[in-house]
This record gives sequence, structure tokens and C-alpha cells, in this order.
Amino acid sequence: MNIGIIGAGAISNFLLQKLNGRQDIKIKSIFVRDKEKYQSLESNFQVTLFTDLDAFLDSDIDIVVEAADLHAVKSLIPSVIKRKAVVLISIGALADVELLKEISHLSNEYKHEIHLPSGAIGGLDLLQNAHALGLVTGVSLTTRKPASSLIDEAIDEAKVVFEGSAIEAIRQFPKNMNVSIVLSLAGIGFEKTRVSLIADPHIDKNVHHIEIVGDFGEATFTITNNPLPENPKTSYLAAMSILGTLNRLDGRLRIGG
Ligand SMILES: NC(=O)C1=CN([C@@H]2O[C@H](COP(=O)(O)OP(=O)(O)OC[C@H]3O[C@@H](n4cnc5c(N)ncnc54)[C@H](O)[C@@H]3O)[C@@H](O)[C@H]2O)C=CC1
Ligand SMILES: O=C([O-])CC(=O)C(=O)O
Repeated sequence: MNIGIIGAGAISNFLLQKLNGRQDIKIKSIFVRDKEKYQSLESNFQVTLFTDLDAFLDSDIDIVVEAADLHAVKSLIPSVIKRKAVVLISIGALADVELLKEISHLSNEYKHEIHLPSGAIGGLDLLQNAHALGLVTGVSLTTRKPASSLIDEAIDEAKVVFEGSAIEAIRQFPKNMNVSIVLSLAGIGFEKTRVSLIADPHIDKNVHHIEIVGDFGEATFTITNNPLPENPKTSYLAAMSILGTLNRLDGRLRIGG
């Protein structure tokens, strides 16, 4: 499987390091905004850089992985989905209901799948199963991140910087709350999924605590994530979740989904 990736930041670099060298799955093309800045990737990883979207989509790729930001999803994915299946990691973009409708419609029309990896969290299989009859009544996410990932001011004690719905969380923290949107999509929606975000000056991990209540019973998950060294706002597991999604796409055995 040949991959085209959008963005050349922390997650893309992780994927280049882990995939290029493999025979079965490899990144062939990268869509960037500034070719000169990332030129060395071409020789280091045997990839081709593109700044023209059509040329990128015309290149020898089977699937497109987005690892850029919310704006890139909005501006590029409606065109991409007409030509290729996509894996999105800036899932917060889908809190824009019009965009979600548009790319879902295009995905059906052009028969290209949209894959949403579980990113820095887990338990989305359980949540979807528990909600198969629409009987999950409550989902909450409490995220605790190093204070410097969330706020500019220096603080001595942990501070709640946000409390409210998932849709408001991604509006206020677009680089940190993608997890709240994938959790909403798997469960009871952006308005009903409750989020608390805590800036903690005493931790160096990204901790996500999820509580789910419904007809099935109750479930809790705590994921204590090591950060990705190149971008500590991003958890290592988020990058690995793309790798996991690609590995599963390449095989025929479906576990838990
Ligand atoms: N779903 C999840 O659980 C998680 C999602 N994320 C999201 O994943 C995305 C990537 O994260 P990182 O690699 O850590 O970020 P990063 O900031 O290290 O890299 C993003 C790269 O994308 C590039 N970019 C932005 N817009 C672009 C465009 N229109 N075309 C081409 N390139 C573009 C930037 O120049 C930058 O190099 C971010 O949106 C982040 O918020 C991060 C962690 C968890
Ligand atoms: O990587 C994480 O821990 C979560 C994150 O930034 C996001 O969901 O946007």
C-alpha cells in the first residue's frame, strides 16, 4: 500500500521513520506548503514532495493520510475524498457539521472510505457497541496535560482551563481536543459529550480519563500517554494509532470492529 501524507510535522516524521524501509506499506508522496523547507525528506526517505494537490493525488498512492491541522482537513479533504480513501487525525475538523456532511456525502458518492483512528485515546469500540441501540446516556472526558501545552501563563498549581461540551472544547483548544471529537462521533455527539481540560504544571504526560454510562453498565478508561518528542502537545499513541489503522487496513482480520 502506497501512502500520500498531508503535512510534514511530528506525526508525519514518526510515520516516515517507521514505515519507509518496509515493503508492504510505505509513504511515497508528501503534500507540503513549502517544498524548500522539507527538501531533505526526499533523499532521506525516498519520497516526492508536492505543493500541487492534483499532482499529489495523481502520484502513485493508494490512500491519503492527513497529519496537518483542522484547516487542512477543511480546505483539502473534500477534493481528496473524490479521488482517494483518507485517514484523518485532525478529527476536530469534523465538529463542523457542514464539513462532516459534505465529506460523508462525497465518501458515499465516490466510494472512498474515511478512517478515523482512535488517536491518543481508546475504548471507541466499546463505546460504539454500547451505543448500538442508542442507550448510552453519559460520556465524559477529563484531559490533563502539561500546563505549557495549553496556556502561556506560568502556574504553580493545576488549573481547570475548560469545562463544557466537546464542540466548545475543540473551538477553544483546536490543537489539543481532537480526542473529544472522535469520542463524540463514536458516542452521543458533540453537544452531550462533556469535557474538562486541566493544565497541570507538575506532569509531563497527556492523561485522558473517559467515563461512559448507559444501559450496558459503566466503563472507565485512563490513558496515560507519553508525548511525541517532536511535539509534546501530541501523544505518541496518536501517531501509533495511524500506524495501527494502516496495518489493519492492509490485513483481512478485523478484531473488535
Ligand atoms: N486525533 C488525535 O488524537 C490527535 C490529533 N492530533 C492532531 O494531529 C495533527 C498533526 O499533529 P502533529 O504532527 O503533532 O502537528 P505538527 O504541528 O508537528 O505538524 C503539522 C504539520 O502540518 C503542516 N500543515 C499544516 N497545514 C497544512 C496544509 N494545509 N498543507 C500541508 N501541510 C500543512 C504544518 O506546517 C506542520 O508541519 C494536528 O492537527 C494535531 O492537533 C494530535 C494529537 C492527537
Ligand atoms: O495527543 C493528545 O494527547 C491529544 C491531542 O492533542 C488532541 O486530541 O488533539
